[in-house]
Amino acid sequence: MQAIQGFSKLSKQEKTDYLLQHYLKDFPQAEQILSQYLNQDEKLQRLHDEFIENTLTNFYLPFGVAPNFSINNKNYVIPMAIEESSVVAAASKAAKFWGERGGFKTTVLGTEKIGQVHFNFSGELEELEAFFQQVKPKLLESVQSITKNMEKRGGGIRSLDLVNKSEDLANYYQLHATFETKDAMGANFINSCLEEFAAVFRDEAHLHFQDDAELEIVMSILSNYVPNCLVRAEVSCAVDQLGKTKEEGQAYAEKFVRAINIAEVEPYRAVTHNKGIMNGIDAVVLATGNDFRAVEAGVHAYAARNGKYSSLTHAKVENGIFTYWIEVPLALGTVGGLTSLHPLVKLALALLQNPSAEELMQIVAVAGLAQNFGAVNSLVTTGIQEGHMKMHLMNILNQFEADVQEREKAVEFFKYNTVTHSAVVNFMNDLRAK
Ligand SMILES: CC(C)(COP(=O)([O-])OP(=O)([O-])OC[C@H]1O[C@@H](n2cnc3c(N)ncnc32)[C@H](O)[C@@H]1OP(=O)([O-])[O-])[C@@H](O)C(=O)NCCC(=O)NCCSC(=O)C[C@@](C)(O)CC(=O)[O-]
Ligand SMILES: NC(=O)C1=CN([C@@H]2O[C@H](COP(=O)(O)OP(=O)(O)OC[C@H]3O[C@@H](n4cnc5c(N)ncnc54)[C@H](O)[C@@H]3O)[C@@H](O)[C@H]2O)C=CC1
Repeated sequence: MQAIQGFSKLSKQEKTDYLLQHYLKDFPQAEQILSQYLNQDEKLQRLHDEFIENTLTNFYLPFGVAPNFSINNKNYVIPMAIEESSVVAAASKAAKFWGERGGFKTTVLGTEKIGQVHFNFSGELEELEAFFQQVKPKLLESVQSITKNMEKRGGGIRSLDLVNKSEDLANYYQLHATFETKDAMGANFINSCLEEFAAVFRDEAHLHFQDDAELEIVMSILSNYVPNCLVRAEVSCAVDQLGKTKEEGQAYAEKFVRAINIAEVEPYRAVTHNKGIMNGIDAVVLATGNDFRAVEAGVHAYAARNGKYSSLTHAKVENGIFTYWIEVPLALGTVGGLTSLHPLVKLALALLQNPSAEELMQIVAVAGLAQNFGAVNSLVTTGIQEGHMKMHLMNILNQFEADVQEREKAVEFFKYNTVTHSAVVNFMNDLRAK
């Protein structure tokens, strides 16, 4: 393959022209689509261009809201950015349902973040341990200019330890640090501290050990696995409140708990179950300008923490009370990253009354629990397709480029008929054949 040199240095128009010429010859609408998605406000477009590299245009996701959330007796309208139909509707329906039954209760169980300097050491462990104890104060002192402001906010470095990993991998050791990063997700703060630790550690080792090759830094990076940056969200009510009669409520609660138990023991189900939870979590994480890849990676690792991938939600019925909860690790920020740059992110945070990172953790966990409730409620009653396809109808009609009258007729028809892809295809074909 002949690589194109200097692509990054071309202007946006030159990049576009190159792609049109080399890759998009058979897609005549390409240029128009790319330019149609550009924002007319030049300043706003430049802001978006500069979020990433080689930007050609913008990629929209719908920005919606789920109202009626009661969290610790405070009302919220939750912003969601997501492409999948029925997610926002399900969250909204679950919010209303639990709002009438005492609302969501949440607790932050921890806010600890983690970072590691990974290094090789070929000498004696005792010697390394003694060296680490000797240089530890110097390491902590070396990052003071970085941590000074964070400490004023009540954050900073919480611990710094030497970890022996040489049983897992020959000569492998770590400096393992824990952090409190307050309202920031903290990736850049943590990475800056770690790189400073690594530089000082390397220099001190150079002076301490005779042989330079004895201690070699491999890399320094935060961990997105944050099992102690954890939040719990819960709902509960008497089983009578789950059905028209006590018996109906009891039967519903038992079936619901059974569905959760299945996700706890069966990884194939747990993955889909957690995907439904992430429908809610990712949508709020994205709308609030947070890093959804970081959240996804950490959440799934947590779901597998006991050696088997399992459900993030749990439920039980005890003494006539149905209790249903989620515990999920969420490293989120309400400052830093995109939060003060993207106008819609600023709006989303304002809609949430400018929460702290801890409050945002609670809101996001609730969105995950509500979403799971919506999905599991459908699964154990009507099945998922009825509600999901009702919401998906517009997407199928859009594939047909249905006009306003056709849409109205379709919506009326499918009020009384089940939406499936083929049913809509037949409906549209019949309508157009008339
Ligand atoms: C889809 C519903 C909500 C319909 O439910 P419904 O009872 O037919 O809705 P409704 O028309 O009677 O309205 C009731 C309430 O639902 C909400 N709602 C209803 N329609 C809208 C709408 N257009 N826009 C906004 N909100 C809507 C809204 O809160 C509304 O109250 P209102 O606003 O009228 O006072 C229900 O069937 C449901 O919750 N289904 C679950 C859908 C779901 O989970 N979707 C996720 C995608 S599937 C998936 O990816 C994950 C999965 C399922 O595999 C995970 C798993 O397996 O666990
Ligand atoms: N593996 C990963 O997850 C990685 C993620 N990233 C990216 O890093 C970004 C997040 O890093 P951050 O360090 O959070 O953002 P950031 O670099 O924008 O820094 C946030 C800064 O805000 C300041 N601040 C002001 N008020 C504060 C308050 N109340 N609490 C805490 N800090 C306050 C602090 O100086 C803090 O360091 C995200 O964009 C993420 O995508 C970067 C590298 C790796």
